[in-house]
Amino acid sequence: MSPYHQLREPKTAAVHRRVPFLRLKVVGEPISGGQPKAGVDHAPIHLVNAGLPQQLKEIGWEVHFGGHHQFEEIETTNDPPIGKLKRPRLVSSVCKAVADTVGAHAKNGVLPVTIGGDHSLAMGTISGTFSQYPDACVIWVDAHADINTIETTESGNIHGMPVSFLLGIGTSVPEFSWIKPVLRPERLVYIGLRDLDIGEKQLLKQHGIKAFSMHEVDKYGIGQVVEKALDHVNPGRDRPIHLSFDVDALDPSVAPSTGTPVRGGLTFREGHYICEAIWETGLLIGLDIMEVNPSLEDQKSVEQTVAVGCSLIRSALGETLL
Ligand SMILES: NC(=[NH2+])NCCC[C@H](N)C(=O)O
Ligand SMILES: [Mn+2]
Ligand SMILES: [Mn+2]
Repeated sequence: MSPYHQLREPKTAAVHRRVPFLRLKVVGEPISGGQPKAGVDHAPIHLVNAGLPQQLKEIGWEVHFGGHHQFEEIETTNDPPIGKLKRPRLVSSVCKAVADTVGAHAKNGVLPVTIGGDHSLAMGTISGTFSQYPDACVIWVDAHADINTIETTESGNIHGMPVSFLLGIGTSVPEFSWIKPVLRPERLVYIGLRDLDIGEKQLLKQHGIKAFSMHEVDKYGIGQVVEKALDHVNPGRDRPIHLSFDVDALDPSVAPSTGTPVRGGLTFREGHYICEAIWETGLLIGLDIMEVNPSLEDQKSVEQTVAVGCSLIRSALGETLL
């Protein structure tokens, strides 16, 4: 029995059963480096202060809170752009550290939950989980495809690029050469897309990457979309699943405090349904909740977005409605 099959089992607190470990990895300061707006690095502490560890204990998880990761040793003053890429050395070294930590957790049978921070972090989290589960697939829930290459990026913000690094497409950047192309195009599926750059649309076509945009969510309903998405990346329902969830997939009325909001997004229930359905597969081996930015919008919006971040995590980790 592989570790992820053990992980799915007990969510009751029964002492005699093997209680799965949950390592909440809280990342620190420089993790806003993949995008321009300050504050996204403070999301983890907000979710923790909102009671996330206790909430997860209540649904049967043993929670290890990794603490705020410190990256002071990373030189941030001398980090000129590479091509258009902004803060490349900083983002690369943070992601490398995250990859090592997440990889070690995966190896120890711990389910790594990473709270971002900006979505460039997924280069680290997915590199980490795939080091232990090379046959895994990725479900990427987002308004954006985050697949820009050094050639296609218009903004130069690396949070719009992690998928291209994981697929190994575009001209390689030596500073990111530690990232192995662990992800195959057919093992990736998107849900929630609605704001792609022209170059990104071409890349999706060129590499035959499956995507369910908001158009398909409207057309088929979220239940069918998740089923079809799983049929594509996981037809035998036997591959480990890494879920990378950008809160901007949700409609801005549901998750307002995020750096790149796009109207016309997932409802509260649609977002939670995705998490619940993936939990039900019993195959979840890695979870990212990214792009909560507690410095954006008013206090009510921040509290709402932080609360949604917590409840998405609970849904992905087995909380049921009944
Ligand atoms: N993780 C995100 N919120 N990404 C937004 C990316 C937006 C745009 N496509 C860019 O490359 O800059
Ligand atoms: Mn996004
Ligand atoms: Mn994203």
